[in-house]
Amino acid sequence: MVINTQGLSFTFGKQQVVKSLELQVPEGSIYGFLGPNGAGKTTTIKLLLNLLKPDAGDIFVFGQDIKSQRISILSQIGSLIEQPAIYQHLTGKENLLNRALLLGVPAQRVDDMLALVHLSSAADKKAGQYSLGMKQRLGIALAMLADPKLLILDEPTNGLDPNGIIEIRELLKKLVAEHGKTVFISSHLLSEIERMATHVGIINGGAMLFQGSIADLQAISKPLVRIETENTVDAANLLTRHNYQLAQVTDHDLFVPYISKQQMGEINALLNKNGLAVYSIGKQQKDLEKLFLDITQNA
Ligand SMILES: Nc1ncnc2c1ncn2[C@@H]1O[C@H](COP(=O)(O)OP(=O)(O)OP(=O)(O)O)[C@@H](O)[C@H]1O
Repeated sequence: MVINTQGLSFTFGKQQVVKSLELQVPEGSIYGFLGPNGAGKTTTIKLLLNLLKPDAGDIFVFGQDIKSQRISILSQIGSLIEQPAIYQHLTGKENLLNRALLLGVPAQRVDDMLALVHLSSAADKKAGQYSLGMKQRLGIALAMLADPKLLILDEPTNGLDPNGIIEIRELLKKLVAEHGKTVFISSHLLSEIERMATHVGIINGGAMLFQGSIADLQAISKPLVRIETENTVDAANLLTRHNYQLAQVTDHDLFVPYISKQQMGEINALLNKNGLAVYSIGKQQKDLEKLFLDITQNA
């Protein structure tokens, strides 16, 4: 595990905002750390980066205890929390050169990083004139300068337009696939995370609700059969009489738990035989966004 925490807890005043978290972030993963606003994501990230001290619990990064190996661990982490620390009056390239000098990184790496985040053509433009998406990419380039093994990013797609989100997503996938990095990324948007993450941790009120692979999460989300019919009430009564379980009935659709293709064929035939026109019928994977709400609301 690249990150492993045990019983990690933190309190602001009287409010416990991180509750006995057991994070498990595998090497080479994109770990999506999900939770609604105020769930404790930023606080957890600050604990991982040793910017806050836990009340209780342990943090191991690369198998080393952060209490005793702080410097060695932090030198292998690149991070982006809230707004990237960018000098607006300097160009993108100057921002990187400045940081490279500070870190003792060869200047050549600056051009490599600009190319990596697709900012080569904007290298000599003032960072203050960059779009939000360009600033976030410059922030990632700054975080990548020292070639860290682990990137920790706090809501890097916040406020970006769809194109900006796609660019960040593709960049992070590339960092994992081609550069062997591990990425820990927080977000409140499951729809966004499910498109790139290999693993997911969902927190609410500082406590972990779910942790596992994206496939584990999808397995919890049971598919349904969606039936669009002319009269959902009659159709619902008919299906109930034939021992079908109903998951949901609306004015235009009804939903039953999906079992098999054959079952869908039988439902279609049954409704047609009884004079109820079926406009459409198909398997519907439960939206992960909905699943996320279910998990957080039931916590
Ligand atoms: N400096 C602080 N002092 C007191 N309480 C704080 C402080 N920072 C955060 N909190 C509280 O801790 C809780 C967790 O906040 P945190 O910022 O970690 O959540 P988050 O999941 O990152 O949310 P968001 O997506 O809104 O950033 C919130 O209730 C917040 O009000």
